[in-house]
Amino acid sequence: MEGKALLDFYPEELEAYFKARGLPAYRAKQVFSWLHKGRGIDEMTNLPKALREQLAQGMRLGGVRIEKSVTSKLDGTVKFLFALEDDNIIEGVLMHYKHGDTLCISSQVGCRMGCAFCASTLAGRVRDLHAGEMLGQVLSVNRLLEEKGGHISNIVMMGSGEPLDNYEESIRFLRLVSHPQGVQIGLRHISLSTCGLPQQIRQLAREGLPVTLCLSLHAPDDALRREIMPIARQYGLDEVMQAMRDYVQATGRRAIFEYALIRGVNDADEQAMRLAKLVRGMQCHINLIPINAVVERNWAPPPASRIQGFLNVLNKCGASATIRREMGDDIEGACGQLRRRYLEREEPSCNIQP
Ligand SMILES: C[S@@+](CC[C@H](N)C(=O)[O-])C[C@H]1O[C@@H](n2cnc3c(N)ncnc32)[C@H](O)[C@@H]1O
Ligand code: SF4
Repeated sequence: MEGKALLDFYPEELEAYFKARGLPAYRAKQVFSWLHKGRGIDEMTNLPKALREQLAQGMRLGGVRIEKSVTSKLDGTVKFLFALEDDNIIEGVLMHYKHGDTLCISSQVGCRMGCAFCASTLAGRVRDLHAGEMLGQVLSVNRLLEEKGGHISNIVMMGSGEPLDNYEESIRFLRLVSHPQGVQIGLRHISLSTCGLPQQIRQLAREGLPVTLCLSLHAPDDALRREIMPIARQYGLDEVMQAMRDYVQATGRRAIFEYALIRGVNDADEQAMRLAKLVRGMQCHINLIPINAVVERNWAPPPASRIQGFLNVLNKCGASATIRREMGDDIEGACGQLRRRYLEREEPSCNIQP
């Protein structure tokens, strides 16, 4: 998908586009507002028909279409398959929490980072998403929720892709989704998760966007991290952790460390002690996630007693940590799995609603 589409534009860019075509600027404001309500050009009822036709002919919308959704019978978590305008497929997940509805979005089609436990990377990176395609995931699900009187209150950039490997579009997305004239989701309600790219982490700290930064850590030392996350061969823990400290200092936001527990690989007491030491003195929290088994890799989560044991050691060592509740366990919870099944034309294991 070459070039910008309507959903990629800031209001001032839309205005410039309208002016260049001799159209009134206030129409651009109306269009931006409709777009952020998840509406297509033919639904912008306060625009003259001729203008709608002109827009439809001249520009792509650049969003996503909900291709399928699968609802968990356990907790109502909804997994979405979104189709892009070039027919690529990406995933998103809607989770219902006490504090509101959280949408997990994708930032790339696939991923090139090659983490050994992640289904998103098995076929590499196909392409980066445009900001409008990230925004489109939010707007299409928000529209569904609004029809039932709800709305998305939080976003996590934890679907497929590495958001900091698609830096410019991820930043544009953050500015668009929090824009006061748009869907207006507060930056403090948005988390961005990264495998750890130090230069981009420092750059993000300078953007003035107070999002919560999550680092996928998964190992307490360089040797193990290099084995399971190829990016660690490029950037050691010293450098990544320093970038995280800089981020906390610049933004005042608490850092989050994600640690997916893999039986017999990173779940020993001694590793919990090293993890606690690694984050000592930092304003942060550790999320322990029992790994979603990926059959291709032959890895499984530890038993519940080991997970609790690991947590106890962390807490004893003074680290703030919790076990993250598993959401939508019955619907191919692991990132990238539903998409892979869909692309392989296998039937997912539970109800699919078109
Ligand atoms: C899919 S990644 C996307 C964001 C970013 N690329 C990153 O690595 O943080 C989001 C989170 O899912 C985790 N993840 C990937 N595969 C997983 C699995 N099989 N089980 C548990 N967590 C997994 C990643 O480690 C990361 O913490
Ligand atoms: S965990 Fe993140 S960085 Fe690693 S392969 Fe998956 S999406 Fe990419």
